[in-house]
Amino acid sequence: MVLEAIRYSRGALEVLDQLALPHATRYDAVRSSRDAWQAIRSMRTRGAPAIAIVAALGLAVELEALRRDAALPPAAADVAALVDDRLAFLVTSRPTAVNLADAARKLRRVAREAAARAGDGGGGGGGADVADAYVRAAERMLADDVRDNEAIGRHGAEWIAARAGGDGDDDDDAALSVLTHCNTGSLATAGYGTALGVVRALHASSRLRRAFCTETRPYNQGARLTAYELVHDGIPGTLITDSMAASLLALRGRADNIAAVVVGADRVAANGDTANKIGTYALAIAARRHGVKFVVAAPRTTVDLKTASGAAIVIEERPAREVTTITGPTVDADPTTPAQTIKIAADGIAVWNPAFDVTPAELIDAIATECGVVEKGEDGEFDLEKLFGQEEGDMGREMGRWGR
Ligand SMILES: CSC[C@@H](O)[C@H](O)C(=O)COP(=O)(O)O
Repeated sequence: MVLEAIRYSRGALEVLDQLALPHATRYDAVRSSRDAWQAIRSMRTRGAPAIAIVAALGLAVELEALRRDAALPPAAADVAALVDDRLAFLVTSRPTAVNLADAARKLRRVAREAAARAGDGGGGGGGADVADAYVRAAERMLADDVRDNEAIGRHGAEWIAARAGGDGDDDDDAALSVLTHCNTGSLATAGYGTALGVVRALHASSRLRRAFCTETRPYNQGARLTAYELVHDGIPGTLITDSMAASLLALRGRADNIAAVVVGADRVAANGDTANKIGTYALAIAARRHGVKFVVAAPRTTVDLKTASGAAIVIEERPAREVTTITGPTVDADPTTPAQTIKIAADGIAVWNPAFDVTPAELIDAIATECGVVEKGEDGEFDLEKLFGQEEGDMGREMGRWGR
């Protein structure tokens, strides 16, 4: 069975409820941009690329429903205005991941250009054309994401094998262990994953000895979701608590040592500073201390050249209950027993719950994208502009399609 966080066919969208995983598998219907907003805000859908795609498709099914109910505004300009309005709302669901804002910008442009082409002068008839253009563009985002993730996985795996592997003197050098954080897999994307895509690619090419995953407190996306994906795919995996990571990295040079830490990203600033799930920064510090390569794996839609550095990235703060409680079935419960939420903190304690942190570019060795891996130049800086300037392969395709 393929892991699918997003099930879509034209006019129908369902998302896997990731708060119920791994204990229960249930899909929620998303019928409108409001439903999509709620799924994202509540984190039933999460992960930077998945958030953008669910938002885009939530509005696509809303437009299809309006069309089906003969309620789609006839005028092209009115449909473009409706698209603008709904996208502006969707962007308010979660602030840190840039993929959603990037998707909204591209889709807004698609709708506006379709309205200009329809040229009905506001008199009607072109609304359906604008809706068509929007729906096709949103569907393309879904299809593109899986292909881009597979490319990220390939590039990242090659880089780790070449730069972080052993010296090739013995057979065991071929097998690498990596540490990853949070969930960046099929559940966080349209499929395959970003950092977990790198893990999948290493495993597929028989170069992975073991993937270690942090539980990723406070919301446990590592223990609930990454562990679930590793088990699902039969990838050798070991779960650790976040506080064990530095000790694991200190084992470098001994059996099962970690060749690289590979993480995803919610926003990569122009200078390479990277916002990712809280705890990433601590992993990067520990990796540098122990000479372990630190790799960020993300699509170009996560690279935000308009944000100069990590200092300008807005970090989402989440509710206290994500820290003070934990949810799951009780240990000996019948598998059909509903999950319970229990308190794990003293009543009355104040809580700080930032969902993300920023890892300075200085601590990052490489950024793996669908177009290849970016390393620092001789000046010690990442040149991320070049990801958008090349004309070959996927880059030319994307440039032609969306512009910048
Ligand atoms: C591929 S998504 C980017 C991740 O690395 C990221 O930290 C993540 O999982 C998203 O966080 P979340 O808060 O679960 O939506």
